[in-house]
Amino acid sequence: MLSIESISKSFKRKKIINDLSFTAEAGEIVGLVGENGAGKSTLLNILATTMKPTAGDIYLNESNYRKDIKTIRKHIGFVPQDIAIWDQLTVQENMVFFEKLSWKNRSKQQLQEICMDMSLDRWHDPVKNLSGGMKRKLNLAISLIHDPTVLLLDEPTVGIDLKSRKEIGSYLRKQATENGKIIIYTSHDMDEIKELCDRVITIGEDPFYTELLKKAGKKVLSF
Ligand SMILES: Nc1ncnc2c1ncn2[C@@H]1O[C@H](COP(=O)(O)OP(=O)(O)OP(=O)(O)O)[C@@H](O)[C@H]1O
Repeated sequence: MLSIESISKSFKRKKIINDLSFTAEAGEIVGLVGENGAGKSTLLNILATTMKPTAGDIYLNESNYRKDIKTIRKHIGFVPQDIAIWDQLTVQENMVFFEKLSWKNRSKQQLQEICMDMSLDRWHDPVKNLSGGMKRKLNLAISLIHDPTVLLLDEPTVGIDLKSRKEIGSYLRKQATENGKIIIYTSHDMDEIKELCDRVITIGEDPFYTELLKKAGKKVLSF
C-alpha cells in the first residue's frame, strides 16, 4: 500500500500542494486530475523521490520515504512528461541499456516481451524512426524493466492515437489487476480517466473536475 500522509509542497512562499493525504492499494489505478499548474507533476515527482515534500510523510508498505529512500527507489517506475530515450539507438538497444542501469537482470527475450505486451514490435528500428506514440510506449516499457510495485505516469497517452491509447489502457489495467501494481497517472483526457481509473484525486481550487467526475459516478477525493 502507498500511504500519503498530510503532504504539502511550497516553492519559495507559494504553496502548491496543501495537506494532501490518500492511500492507494495494490491493484488500483488512481487518476490525478487538475488544471494546468495545479501541482500534478509536482506530486508525481514527490512520489518518485525526485522531489521532497515541504511537510508530511509517505510510506510504501513499511518503508518510509525519508528513511528508506534506496528501498523505495527499487520499487518505483516513473514515466515523466518528457520522453527520455536514446534517439539514435534501436528499441532493443534502449531496452538493454536501461536494463543495465536497473537492479534486475532481464534477458533480451523478457525485454522484448515487455514491449510486445504493448504492441511495440519495432524491436530493431532506431527510435528516431518511431512515431510519437511508439516512443511513449517505449518510455513506459523502460519504466517496467525492474518490475516496480508503483508505476507513476505523467500524461503517458498525450498525443497518442485512440487505438494505441486503448492498448496502453488495457496494458495498465492488466498490470494492476494481474500483477498487483499501484498505478498513479495524470491525464487531461476525462474519458480516459473515467474509463480507466478506480478512483480520482483532484488537485486545485477549481471544482470543475471534481463535479464533472462525480457526476460521472467516479469516486473522487479533492485537495
Ligand atoms: N522546481 C520548481 N520551482 C518553482 N516552481 C515550480 C517548480 N516546479 C513546479 N513549479 C510550479 O508549481 C506549480 C505546479 O506545477 P506542476 O508542473 O506540478 O503542475 P501540473 O498540474 O503538472 O501542470 P500541467 O497540467 O501543466 O502539467 C506551477 O505553478 C509551477 O510553475
